[in-house]
Amino acid sequence: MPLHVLCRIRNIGIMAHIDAGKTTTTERMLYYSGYTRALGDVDDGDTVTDFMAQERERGITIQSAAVTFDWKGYRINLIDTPGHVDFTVEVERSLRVLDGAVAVFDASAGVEAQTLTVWRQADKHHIPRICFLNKMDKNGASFTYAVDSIKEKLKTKPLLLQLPIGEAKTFKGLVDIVTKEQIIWNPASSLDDGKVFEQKPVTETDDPELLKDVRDARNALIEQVADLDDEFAELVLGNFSENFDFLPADKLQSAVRRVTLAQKAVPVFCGSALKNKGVQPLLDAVTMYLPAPNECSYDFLERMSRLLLPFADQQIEIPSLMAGNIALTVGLKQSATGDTIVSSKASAVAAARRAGREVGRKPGCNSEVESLLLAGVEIPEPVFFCTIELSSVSKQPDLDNALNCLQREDPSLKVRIDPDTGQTILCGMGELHIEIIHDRIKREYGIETYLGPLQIAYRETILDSVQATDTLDRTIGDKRHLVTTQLGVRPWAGERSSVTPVIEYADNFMEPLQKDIQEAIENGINSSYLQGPLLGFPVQDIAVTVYSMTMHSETSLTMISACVSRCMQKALKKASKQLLEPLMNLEITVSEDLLSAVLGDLAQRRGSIQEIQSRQDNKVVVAAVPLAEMMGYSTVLRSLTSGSATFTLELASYQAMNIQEQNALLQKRSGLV
Ligand SMILES: Nc1nc2c(ncn2[C@@H]2O[C@H](COP(=O)(O)OP(=O)(O)OP(=O)(O)O)[C@@H](O)[C@H]2O)c(=O)[nH]1
Repeated sequence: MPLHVLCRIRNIGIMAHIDAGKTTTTERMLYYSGYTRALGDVDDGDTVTDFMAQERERGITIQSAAVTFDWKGYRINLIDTPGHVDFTVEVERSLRVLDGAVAVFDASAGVEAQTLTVWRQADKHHIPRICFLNKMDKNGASFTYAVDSIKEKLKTKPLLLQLPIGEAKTFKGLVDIVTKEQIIWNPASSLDDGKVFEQKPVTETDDPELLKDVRDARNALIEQVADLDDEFAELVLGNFSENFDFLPADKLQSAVRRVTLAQKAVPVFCGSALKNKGVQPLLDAVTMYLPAPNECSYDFLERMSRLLLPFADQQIEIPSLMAGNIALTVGLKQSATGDTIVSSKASAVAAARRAGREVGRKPGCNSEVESLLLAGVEIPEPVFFCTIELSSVSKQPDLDNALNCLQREDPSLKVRIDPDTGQTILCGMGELHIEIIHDRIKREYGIETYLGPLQIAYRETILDSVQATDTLDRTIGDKRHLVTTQLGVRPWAGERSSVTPVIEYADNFMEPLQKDIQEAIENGINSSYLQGPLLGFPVQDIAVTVYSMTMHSETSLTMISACVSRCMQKALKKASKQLLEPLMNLEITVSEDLLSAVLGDLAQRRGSIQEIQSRQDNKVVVAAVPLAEMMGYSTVLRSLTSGSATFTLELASYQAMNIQEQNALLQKRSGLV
């Protein structure tokens, strides 16, 4: 593709906390660019990007949706991502293919819990960003408050490229700090679609006070950018040090672009998507300050058999795809969400070979393997599970197929079979996540299913070191499989909670250790820790030392694995055991008069309050609460606060349960109470 065409493509994501207004902002972008003729409304359930039935019914984004439109000669490929914490995997998988992002904030709330999460994900993928302070029309909206919260919580340098004219009820437009022009939307009509606005320079005669504010803001911006960009600093000091007023807008714009692409700072814009103000300048900013694909460091060009250009739930088939575009392809048999397909076989083989070579025998020596794997989407561990049942067994193959497809699309959904009961188990990120999957099985695959009660995914660990020995002796046909092994397990206090055990070998263990025998031993270990001895939950934070192994020459690798697995289970059973429960970070936004009711309720839930912040007229309670105490919390909070409070819940860590609670849970599970 010619460079001049590539320069005019923007692949961007739009990301934020739930309800900040991403979908509404996207709808306005589509409308102003001419792709839709009417304004879609989240509250009426007729938006383009929230096309799943569940999204329209609930007014939330669940799946990332891609849309393509043109703006002033630029092609914009835009992905609207979900804000709810249950769907963070969906956000991360879209971030990986983007060149830039627009972070949308509710200007009355500033940085909220989920914004922090997606911001960190964007940091990880080195995505240049611009901020849009939405909802400037809302009661309590405050530009200064939102900017301060970006500075403090996101630890970034906001570059104020606009100032609002008015706030909350009086919000009517904004000033472009770079060009010193004001943009006013028609204040008279609430039905106005925002297409027409007045744009003119701020002048001394019209509004001397505003002009002073704009000059001060522009001077501050120039100083800030000069501090971050040497080329600009030279220009400013050389020619304009006496009076910044004469500094041409295009020079300032180019410098802001450079610092944005280098991720040294983040330009900030404002508006009200719902009231149709500020979206066109935001689109200009996307083209002006976010990178083109050729300014990002990828290296692919490829062709696929069938390619589709996405437009939310509709697609147009295209003959080929060049670097820098986003498109869909269908019919991939092996690929799942999170996979990267490379056109060069050589580079894929080289990466796999490097990964293989790196797998060492010592703990913590898998740095390169990790760096290869971490380039992919990070899939959080599911914290909830429940059984899924069919009314008729004959539908089981259909259900298996549906669950297979859903898992490939959504890697945060895990499906397993209970080894004792044979039941199918769904594991997900939250109540809403599992509910949506249940709903999709019915609507998209036409299968009626019933969910068992939602249960919590606990973990197990051990508290002391133990050793065990086991022998397996079997004759199959004319072959005798005889193997004896001795191994030890101990608690592992590594840096992060991990269910994958650290595996070590005693000095001089079977020197030289053949690769296939090592693999058989490790398969045995890996098949045993997922079913813990207490309640069958994965055992985390353990180290295993394999001390010895003797075997008959005819012993198969499968028998070696089986013997190691049995020996591990024996050792885990012998050790002192501990149940771990998911501890959640909880953030509740509630008005001051309802705070005590919410705190009183939290005290009943083993919650520990970490901080109570003030956010405009609201209080934000930051707490850590065991997940077991949060079942059905949305209903409780709704009735406590007449629906006015909101909350987010995110897995913090797994913590040890105290002995009384552990015993109570064990008794309950064994049917004793
Ligand atoms: N006052 C005001 N409300 C807005 C504005 N933009 C969006 N809203 C409202 O905020 C709510 C959430 O808007 P959405 O556009 O669905 O937000 P979202 O960020 O896409 O939400 P999720 O997809 O669920 O994460 C809706 O009720 C919108 O009508 C705005 O500029 N001002």
